[in-house]
Amino acid sequence: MSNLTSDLILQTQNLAFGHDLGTKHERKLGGPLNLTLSRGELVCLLGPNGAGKSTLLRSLCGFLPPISGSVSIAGRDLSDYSPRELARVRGVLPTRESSPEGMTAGELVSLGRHPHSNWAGKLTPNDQAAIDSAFRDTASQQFRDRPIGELSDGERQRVSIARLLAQEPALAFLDEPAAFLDLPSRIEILGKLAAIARTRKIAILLTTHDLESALRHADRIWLLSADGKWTGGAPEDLVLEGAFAKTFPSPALEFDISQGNFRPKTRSGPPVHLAGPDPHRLWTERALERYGWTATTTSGPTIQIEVTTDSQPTQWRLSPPDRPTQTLYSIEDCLQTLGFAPTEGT
Ligand SMILES: Nc1ncnc2c1ncn2[C@@H]1O[C@H](COP(=O)(O)OP(=O)(O)OP(=O)(O)O)[C@@H](O)[C@H]1O
Repeated sequence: MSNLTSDLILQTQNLAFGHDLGTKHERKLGGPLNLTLSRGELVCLLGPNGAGKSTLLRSLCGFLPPISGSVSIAGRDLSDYSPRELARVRGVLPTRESSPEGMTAGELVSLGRHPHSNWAGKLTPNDQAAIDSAFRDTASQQFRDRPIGELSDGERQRVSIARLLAQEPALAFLDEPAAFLDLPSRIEILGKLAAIARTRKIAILLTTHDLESALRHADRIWLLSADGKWTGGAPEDLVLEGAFAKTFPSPALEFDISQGNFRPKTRSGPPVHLAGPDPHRLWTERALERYGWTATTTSGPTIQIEVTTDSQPTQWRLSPPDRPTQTLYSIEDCLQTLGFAPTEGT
């Protein structure tokens, strides 16, 4: 990842952000923060609901004035930019982009060129090339002639991202770009944005609740906790430092460092001696955890489950203490035998 000083595109100086509630009242959500964004990197901003992620994003965009401190883009204070100058350097995708009735995807993406076009608004070959490459990078060519109103939420989101890319900003802010996408598309879109950040040398900051995709694709993660505390770093460093558990405290869940996700905390059941090869062992462990049981590798006078994948179909050999071993053929059967899952159709 390129992180040369010359790549630095956004910088904050003691930025405190929040909302002006009028008559000299304000709701400060966080800060003072000294943040940086560099060209070529994808940074994901995560935090609990209401922590202030969108508010911070809006402050960095220049939509909300700082409570104190400042934001500069390419070394120049945001307040020194005219709206047109700002539109040339930074692009924004709000959570839900509205577009005029009947507008086609092609027309919406063309709007991205608006900050660069002349007074007549005529598209040059250069503009056309930027539009074509935005459609290509977001794999949304097939929607080009279709009215936006007829597209699904996910399809519309791809087109909106194309509109943002057609603008060719040095810095892009996206508020929950994956919110309407299906599961594979969520992971895919973040991967695509990471690749776009690198190849186009733009800095991308986005908010998301999708921890898995952020851990997989972000160059850096910024965490904002409910009390306004900011923590940032490489995703893997934050996992190892226990930063996710601190940012998302929960009486019911704990952060699993080895898996990079949250899992139920309560362990009300007895330990189960679980043996066998992964991934079958791992998913059996996950199923037991759902009911508060802990898988262990130390044997003792307890329930034993041995998973065998040598023969087909896979076998779960369940040995409760003082009872004969039963051979079962699915995790669901194990759970039913242990008295957890209802039988199919009941
Ligand atoms: N215009 C506003 N005026 C005053 N307070 C606001 C305004 N907009 C949002 N807030 C408050 O600011 C806080 C942070 O809101 P924000 O939308 O930034 O949180 P968020 O972290 O993006 O949340 P979520 O994950 O739910 O989208 C919330 O308590 C919210 O009620």
